[in-house]
Amino acid sequence: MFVAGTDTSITTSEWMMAEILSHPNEMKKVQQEVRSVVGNKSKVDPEDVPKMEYLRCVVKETLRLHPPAVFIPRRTRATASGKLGGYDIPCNTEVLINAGKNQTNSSQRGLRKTPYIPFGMGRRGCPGMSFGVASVEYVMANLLYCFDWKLPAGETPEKVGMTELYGLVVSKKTPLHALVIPHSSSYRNHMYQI
Ligand code: HEM
Repeated sequence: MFVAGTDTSITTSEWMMAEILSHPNEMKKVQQEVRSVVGNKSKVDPEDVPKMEYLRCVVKETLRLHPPAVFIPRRTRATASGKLGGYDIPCNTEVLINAGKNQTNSSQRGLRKTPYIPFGMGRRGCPGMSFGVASVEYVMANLLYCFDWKLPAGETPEKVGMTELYGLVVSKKTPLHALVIPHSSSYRNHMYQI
């Protein structure tokens, strides 16, 4: 439960930051939205987040490209066997559905057939979906509101490492390095008060 609820959201936040650091235009667009919604407050309030539509799209796209729980386990029916993609699937067998491969299969994209299953599906689908999405959106909105993010000297957007490391969740193989610059004057005032 702890892994299901924490590692998934944290990993998604890290992938999202890696993606927007490697796509500076997207960083600008999503940050502008966050800052225009929040205005001059010292931090993002939870009720600001539903107004951030572009942020939601970026979170969704991150989950499409980098679903943290990539293998979805299912047991086939006790009595019915079948064929799938040329393979014989016996009855009463544990199979793993590769959510990541299905979501990014370019031969299916454009035909509107690509499944989107970062939270699994059906009765066994993730019960923490709404909470997971809300947590990532809230954390990312605050990080984008309070700070400007830059790559360290010598690193370029094209070179941000996107190699995956398979474990309980699929995380970034190389840690993300970024320079953090406090943004708003209201934020600085807030920090000095602590
Ligand atoms: C970005 C965040 C999250 C992602 C991508 C995610 C993804 C998933 C996936 C793919 C499954 C397997 C679903 C299936 O078999 O069809 C799952 C199961 C589960 N998740 Fe999440 N999850 C997230 C956040 C959370 C949170 C915040 C909680 C709880 C607070 C949570 C609790 C669970 C539990 C208990 C299961 C097992 C359900 C079962 O086996 O019946 N998840 N999650």
